[in-house]
Amino acid sequence: MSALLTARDVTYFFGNTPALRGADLTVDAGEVLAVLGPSGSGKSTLLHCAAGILPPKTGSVHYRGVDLAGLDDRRRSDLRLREFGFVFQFGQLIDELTCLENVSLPLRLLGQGRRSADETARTWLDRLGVPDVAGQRPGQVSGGQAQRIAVARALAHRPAVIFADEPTGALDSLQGEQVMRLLVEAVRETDAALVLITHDTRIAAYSDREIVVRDGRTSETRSAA
Ligand SMILES: Nc1ncnc2c1ncn2[C@@H]1O[C@H](COP(=O)(O)OP(=O)(O)OP(=O)(O)O)[C@@H](O)[C@H]1O
Repeated sequence: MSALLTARDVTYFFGNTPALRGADLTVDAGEVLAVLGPSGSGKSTLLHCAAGILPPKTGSVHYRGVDLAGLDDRRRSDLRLREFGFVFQFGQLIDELTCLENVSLPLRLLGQGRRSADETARTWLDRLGVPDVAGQRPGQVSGGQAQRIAVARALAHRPAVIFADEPTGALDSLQGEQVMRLLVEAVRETDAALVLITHDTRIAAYSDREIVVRDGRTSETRSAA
């Protein structure tokens, strides 16, 4: 059986500077993959290539057997919206919207009516332990609450793959562990895959498998037992 998502021998350059020099990444449904490595080694670039945000210079990315290079921009965006969820280090919530609207936005973009999207969004805010912030704007909530909202937003449309780039990097260790626990629980329950970039080996311990990126190349360090 082929993996849900496979990036193979991917290279990427920013101008003349190589960021990836033949990197591989595979993740299966329901699997939590940690991506470790020093600063500047290419972790975020690999995530962006695997998620169809950046086009690899050479190499390939397949999602459910489909080569992303064969899709035009509109189809790739559509696939990202439907199938993928994203959590970044600093929530990247939309300040003009309430927290509830931030979570319901992807559902609305996917065509759900307001009432049903809001209902789903509320359920996720509840699950993430932040029901009280629904009507507030992101600027009025704490960093830990903002990350919980970002996790709710990433999961509410039940994507098949969640890409998380240092999702707890801006939180203290207690908040970070709580957010990670909630994220992994939700991923396991929805049978999504999680690609998780982290510097923190305690956070990586939540994963089933680890890869390390060094100088734009990947190696596997810890496999599932
Ligand atoms: N927008 C950009 N323009 C030019 N160079 C970039 C850009 N983004 C990343 N790079 C370079 O590409 C290389 C890989 O960067 P990347 O952000 O993927 O590393 P990283 O492992 O995620 O780093 P960090 O852990 O610090 O986030 C680095 O040399 C970086 O300086």
